[in-house]
Amino acid sequence: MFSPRIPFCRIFRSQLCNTSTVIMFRPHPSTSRFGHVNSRQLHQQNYSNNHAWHGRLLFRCMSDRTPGFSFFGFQKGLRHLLTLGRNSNNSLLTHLSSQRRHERIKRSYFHLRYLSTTPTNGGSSNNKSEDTSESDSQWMEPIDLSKFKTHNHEPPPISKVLSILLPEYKWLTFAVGALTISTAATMQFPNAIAMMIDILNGVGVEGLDVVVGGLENSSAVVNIDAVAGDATQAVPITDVQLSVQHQQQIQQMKSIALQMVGYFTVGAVGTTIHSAMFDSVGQKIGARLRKQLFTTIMHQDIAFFDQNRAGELANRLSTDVHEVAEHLVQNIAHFLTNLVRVITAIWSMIAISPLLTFYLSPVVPLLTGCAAFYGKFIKTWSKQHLDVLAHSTHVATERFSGIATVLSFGQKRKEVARYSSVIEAAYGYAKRVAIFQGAFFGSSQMVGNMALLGVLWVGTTHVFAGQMTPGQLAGFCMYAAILAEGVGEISESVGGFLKAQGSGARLFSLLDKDTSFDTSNIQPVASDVIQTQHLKLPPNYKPTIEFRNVQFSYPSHPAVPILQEVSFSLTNGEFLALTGSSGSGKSSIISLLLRFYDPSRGGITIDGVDIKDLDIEWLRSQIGTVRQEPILFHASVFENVAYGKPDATKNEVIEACIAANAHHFILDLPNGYDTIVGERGASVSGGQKQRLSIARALLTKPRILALDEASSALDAAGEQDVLQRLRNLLESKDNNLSAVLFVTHKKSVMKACDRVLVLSDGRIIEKGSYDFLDKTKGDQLRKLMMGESTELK
Ligand SMILES: Nc1ncnc2c1ncn2[C@@H]1O[C@H](COP(=O)(O)OP(=O)(O)OP(=O)(O)O)[C@@H](O)[C@H]1O
Repeated sequence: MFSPRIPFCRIFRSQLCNTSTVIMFRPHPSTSRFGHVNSRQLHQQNYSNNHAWHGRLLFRCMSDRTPGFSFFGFQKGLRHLLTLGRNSNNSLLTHLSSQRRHERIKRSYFHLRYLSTTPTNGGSSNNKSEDTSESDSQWMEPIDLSKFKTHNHEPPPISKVLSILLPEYKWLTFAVGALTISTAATMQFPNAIAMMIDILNGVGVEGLDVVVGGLENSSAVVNIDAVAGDATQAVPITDVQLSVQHQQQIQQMKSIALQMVGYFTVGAVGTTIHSAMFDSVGQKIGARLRKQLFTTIMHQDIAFFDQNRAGELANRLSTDVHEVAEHLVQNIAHFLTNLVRVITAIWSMIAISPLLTFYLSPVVPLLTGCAAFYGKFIKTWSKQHLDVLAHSTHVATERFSGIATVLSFGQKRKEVARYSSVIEAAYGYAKRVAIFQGAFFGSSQMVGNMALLGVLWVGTTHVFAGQMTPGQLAGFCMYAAILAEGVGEISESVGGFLKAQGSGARLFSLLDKDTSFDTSNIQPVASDVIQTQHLKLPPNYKPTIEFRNVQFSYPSHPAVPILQEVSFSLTNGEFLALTGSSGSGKSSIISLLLRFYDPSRGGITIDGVDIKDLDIEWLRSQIGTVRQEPILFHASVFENVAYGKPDATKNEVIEACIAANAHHFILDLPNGYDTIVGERGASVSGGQKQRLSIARALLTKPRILALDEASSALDAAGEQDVLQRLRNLLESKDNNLSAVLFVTHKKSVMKACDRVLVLSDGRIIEKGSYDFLDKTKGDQLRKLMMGESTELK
């Protein structure tokens, strides 16, 4: 059912899981290099919103909302009213009953569709695979809803939720116009039925007021007083009179039928227009919100991604937007349809009998009260439901991407159980919503049914008293049923709207996020011009990097010092190695250089300019990076290498691959540069991934290269080859490259560097050339090397 979202979710998760790669290589922030999101494909669910009448009015008063009528004999009573004069309306009731079945199926479909996002208990046990056998139940952790932390975001104000409709106001206005016309037109149906009943009963037919027992029995014809109980005034009529009256009745029926054809045509055209428009506007709003949200997320600081998990964000983008966009537009359409129906019904009821209308009036506040009570809970639980669903998406995404680890540690069953327990928790919230919803529907149905029964009772006495005709009573009952149903559905729409408001809590909090790193409007500055804001250094700047007394803690753990008083410089033409024990802060230095984070104290400069003053995208474009865990996207080798320079020519890509010692192995791949490397580069080896990542970094022709254990998976010959090529690039006049920063544990790499800095607990404790440190004062380095003797050659 949700299949159209799959490619979109994959793209999004792939981009989010690899945010640092995306940020470093600066493709357009709001789109993926590997495919733009097609709004139509994103959200093609067919949620029909067709509330047109199409002759279902009468059935509605006995339908799923009001099955009690059968119990109370309402259906029988109404049929009796319709057949007071003749038995000709049974086929109408049969038709209406089939409509009712259709509506029930449709309603059940909607409920199922809603609940389909929350698999039931049977979900896991239905899986026939060996790892989901009966014993799985033993693995199921007890479900504790409290252990799922839900976000504490306040639901956005209604005005804010409605503001997402604003850009579509023209289409919406048009759709609302079509909706009003079609609803008002189809609302003429009960009126027509009432008139037809009265015509059949002779009301308004000259010389004949009421025909009892059918036209074939002319001796039984009486006037209206006879119906009221005074049979003594019955006047026999002749066959000729009867024939004339019969003709008159047929004429009147024809004219009503013709009018109704007109109304139905208008109704059908209006329904086609508003239904298509509301649906497509809902889709359009969903697509717009997704693009907006993706753009906002892509503009966040990397610390945001430390705190928000990729799977969860992907879920916000798919499910939350779906809930908000669909519910909002669907409920507004639903609300307006029912509002028009309610107003028309009240108007018609007053026209038929102001007294009966007055008796019915307390029902409206009662139903509204029910709705307010229901809405309060539904808002909270639907938000919690979405939070837990988002968590479940995160669990699934993480486990799928780490499937090798899951399998190698034999944790399949445990993971199934973990996911099941999260899904059970989501189901727990959905169940609460469903139970409450059921209670609301039940109570409002009871109130509506009882009120209608009362109307029928009082109305019948009015008919007997001659204060109204049977047709008028039938019409009144139908309008009353529409009113009761309309009020119930308005409450339901309000409940749905509150649900959308609840679902929007997290979505709007994300949309409201600052996009402080948005540099899309920055114009390149002319060379030699240094601006104070969004600065780009002139092309001939000296790529000397200086860390001055840098102190740093990660925003997620501000009390844990990661770097302390770190000072060093990376000068033009230098190979510099950073080494040290695991966790000493080497990768953090690269993160600071790329401004993924800012130091808490001290500063970092390039050519004497604080990097905080530099245009962040320009800064990153100057530093080619290969991360410790190189990330490749599910795309061809060519596209992966060209990620940071999408307009690169084939020759440029090949040149970069030769420099990274990757060209030969690429040619051996099944489709060479067109080979798809699989999600996260699953179909190439670790060393090949590293070489492709180095090629990707070199292709952008950076001034500075920062390689974080980029050769750890290369063999000795391959590594030497890469080091030599880098040295050649550094010395070449045709290349931009001016300095290389290596984070490494390898002696071979350190030996190839001009200087080595040894880090321990976030401090630089030794510095100098490898030989100098090794032979003289490099105690820490020697200890480190001894501890990692397997890497020594
Ligand atoms: N995003 C993060 N949020 C919070 N703490 C982090 C984050 N990244 C790293 N750390 C912590 O910062 C410290 C330094 O990490 P860093 O990755 O810089 O070490 P490293 O020297 O590169 O280690 P290794 O050689 O194992 O790669 C570690 O204690 C680590 O747990």
